[in-house]
Amino acid sequence: MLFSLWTTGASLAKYIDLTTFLVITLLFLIALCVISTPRSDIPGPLAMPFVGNLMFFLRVGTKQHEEYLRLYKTYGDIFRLFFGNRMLITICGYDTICDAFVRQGSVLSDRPEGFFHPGPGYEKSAPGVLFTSGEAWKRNRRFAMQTMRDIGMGKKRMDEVIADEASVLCADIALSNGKPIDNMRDLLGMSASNIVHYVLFGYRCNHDNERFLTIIKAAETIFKSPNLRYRLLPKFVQNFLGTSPEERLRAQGDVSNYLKYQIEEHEKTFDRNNIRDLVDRFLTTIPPEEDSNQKLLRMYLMVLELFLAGTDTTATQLEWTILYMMGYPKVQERCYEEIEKVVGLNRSVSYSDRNTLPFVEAALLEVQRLSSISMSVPHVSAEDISIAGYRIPKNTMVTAFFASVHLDPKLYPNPEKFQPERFFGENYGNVNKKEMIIPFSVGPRICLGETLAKTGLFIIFANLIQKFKFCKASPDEELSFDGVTGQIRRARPYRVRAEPRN
Ligand code: HEM
Repeated sequence: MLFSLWTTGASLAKYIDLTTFLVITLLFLIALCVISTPRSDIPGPLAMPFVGNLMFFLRVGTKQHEEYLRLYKTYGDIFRLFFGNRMLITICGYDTICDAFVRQGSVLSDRPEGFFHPGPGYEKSAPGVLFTSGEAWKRNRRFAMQTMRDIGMGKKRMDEVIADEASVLCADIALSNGKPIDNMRDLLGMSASNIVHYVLFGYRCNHDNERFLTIIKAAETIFKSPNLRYRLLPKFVQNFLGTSPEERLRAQGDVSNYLKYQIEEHEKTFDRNNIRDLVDRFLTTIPPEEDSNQKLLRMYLMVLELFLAGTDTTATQLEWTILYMMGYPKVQERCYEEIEKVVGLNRSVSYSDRNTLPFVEAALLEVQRLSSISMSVPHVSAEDISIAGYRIPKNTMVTAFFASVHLDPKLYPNPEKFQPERFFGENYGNVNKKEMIIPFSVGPRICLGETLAKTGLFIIFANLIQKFKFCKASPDEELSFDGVTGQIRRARPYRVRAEPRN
């Protein structure tokens, strides 16, 4: 193309003088830039020809949360960014997000295509939930939800499984003997992963199980990679912003090897009348004569997605929770006193205690509000729709920025302050406005693991607080509440001391 422009230009130059040629070339280039500058009525930062808001993404790096807050303050409830000439709309504010994802949820619940690459060799795998659209998404979502519900009511209730996991975690933490713990993140990660592991594979793993540690690391690698929407950027930019695509694919390979191992193990003991977990449930739907590679392809995406979506998220939320407890010792003390008074110290805290522990619930909500670990995964409009007074053409990507709700001063006065009391009105005991804390999103695409995650957060947090006082590793250590945003917003690594309460 450039060559033919050049040769055309060269032959033109025979007939016109150099100045005229340069002026025509310049005008041509200007016209090209004007034509290829993406534009829209929807406000947003200046987009450049061809590359859109590439400079914005290069500049933002892992400070995405802070930059989105700035864009929200500048443009209000709706703004757009361009990946090349592809537009991504971000919506903010409780009413606008509910209008788009709930009221118009039936036409705004598809996912953009080509967002997630399942890895070489897996192109033909059956669809999953997280990145799937249409009927396949509805069917798979129902299948996963039903399975989770059945397993949660099986021989051992899910809250009991989580309570067991919490006691293993407490035992691990106790081994530190009140000395600084460097790997709190890993400890929390293993517990969060074990909860999902139980749903998928029917049992928990010991924390020193090599295979288990490999898939936890793999999930972490995938989650540390640049936010999925960056997949729309050129490869070299993705490399610059976080984990390289090669690393991510290697990690996905580790998860798929593990799944293959699980399928083989499950087949040895499979009993149609005793469905233990999601893999068993899958096996009931697959002809037994299929070989294990075909079976793997049928389950691969759904299992991978559930594992990815369910582990690092919960671990990250717990990590923020411990950080805030260290930073706000009075809040931690009040949680402890409430647990001591209501539950006592002779038995563990169970999920059925939650209605009698309003301050613990409020403290957890306040951490979720301030940490705002997630944005929605992008949705795509199946028809032309209207959001915040703007026409959104069919096939446009729309994502929701939940921190805009959580930090809205109209909903939460002095939003940057950590004050669990803000959830109580006149009557202490009633936790108000909790429906406006929406880290799990809203509408038909709401997090499929919301109940599991909330149960896990409550049981693990309450039991940790009952058994330990979390303090800074040393009194002069500075705590940072700035996050690092990849797929989700993680806390900066920290050290902590866990002093046993008795
Ligand atoms: C603190 C923990 C968690 C948070 C903050 C969280 C948050 C989210 C968010 C924001 C979405 C995207 C919603 C949207 O696009 O509008 C999502 C989707 C999803 N989450 Fe979670 N999640 C958590 C834990 C879990 C757990 C434990 C599981 C399952 C085992 C899980 C499974 C999923 C799945 C499968 C989806 C895709 C749903 C769909 O596309 O229909 N999540 N989650």
